[in-house]
Amino acid sequence: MNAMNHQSGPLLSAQKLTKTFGGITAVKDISFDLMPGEILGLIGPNGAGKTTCFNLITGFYVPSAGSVSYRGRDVTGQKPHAIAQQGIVRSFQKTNVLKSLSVFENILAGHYLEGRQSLLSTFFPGSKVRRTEAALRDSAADIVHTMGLSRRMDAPAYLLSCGELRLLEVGVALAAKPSVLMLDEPAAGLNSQEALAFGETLRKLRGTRAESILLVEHNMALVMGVSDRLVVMNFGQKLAEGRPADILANRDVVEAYLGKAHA
Ligand SMILES: Nc1ncnc2c1ncn2[C@@H]1O[C@H](COP(=O)(O)OP(=O)(O)OP(=O)(O)O)[C@@H](O)[C@H]1O
Repeated sequence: MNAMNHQSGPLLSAQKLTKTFGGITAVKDISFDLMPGEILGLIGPNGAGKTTCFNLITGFYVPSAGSVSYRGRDVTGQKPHAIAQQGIVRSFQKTNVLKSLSVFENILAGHYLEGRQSLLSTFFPGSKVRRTEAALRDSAADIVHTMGLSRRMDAPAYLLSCGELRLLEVGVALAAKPSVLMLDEPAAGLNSQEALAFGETLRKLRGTRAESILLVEHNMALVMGVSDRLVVMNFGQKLAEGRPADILANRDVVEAYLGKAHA
């Protein structure tokens, strides 16, 4: 994990973020804070703008208006690699796993942000490079263990079950040493039992492998169970914000998900 945050303010702050694509406003005036040590769920119906928010925060999109700050510094419009190097690391809805590589090799490859070395030193490795490589391999093995994949360490990723694959995807993100771990639908395709176990793993990562977690997830049992707070989006805007119990009791939220008849 990157240097711990000693400030009392938010670790990450989105302020009045807006993104338009031609005539479509995907995100409008969205503001929320991610506090140190917090798991924050970002939820909303399909097309609400959640992934666009992720893309704005991580530099894949430049906002049409608004700003993003990290540890009190404005990072709006910075390139994705610059954002990631500061400790804001994301997973994608599409897998970041290379199927022909083993579990260990995938996580080792995920260390590229940290373990960069010159081409010259790769061909003529001195003791420093060898030490770095040994440390990266230790770290990769450690992450395999943390994610509960030790038994599958050397298995090629294509042999993994859906649940194991989801764990590996998070493991690859952990290799980049996140302070803010941003997960986009990390439990997609899991059954309810697997999702429950996945939630337990996420809880263990907070404060050990990542300072805070921002989670987009459609599995309500998981996101309600694991999040300290939730931000609910609908049609690109913030509909509600609060603790899971308050969000579950919010009529606007129920209506957004289930329609007026259920609210
Ligand atoms: N690159 C783009 N160009 C045009 N429209 C886009 C683009 N990206 C997103 N949109 C539109 O913005 C809106 C929000 O999309 P977004 O993917 O952020 O929603 P979401 O909440 O993540 O949805 P889901 O839960 O289905 O993943 C949608 O109407 C989508 O079609």
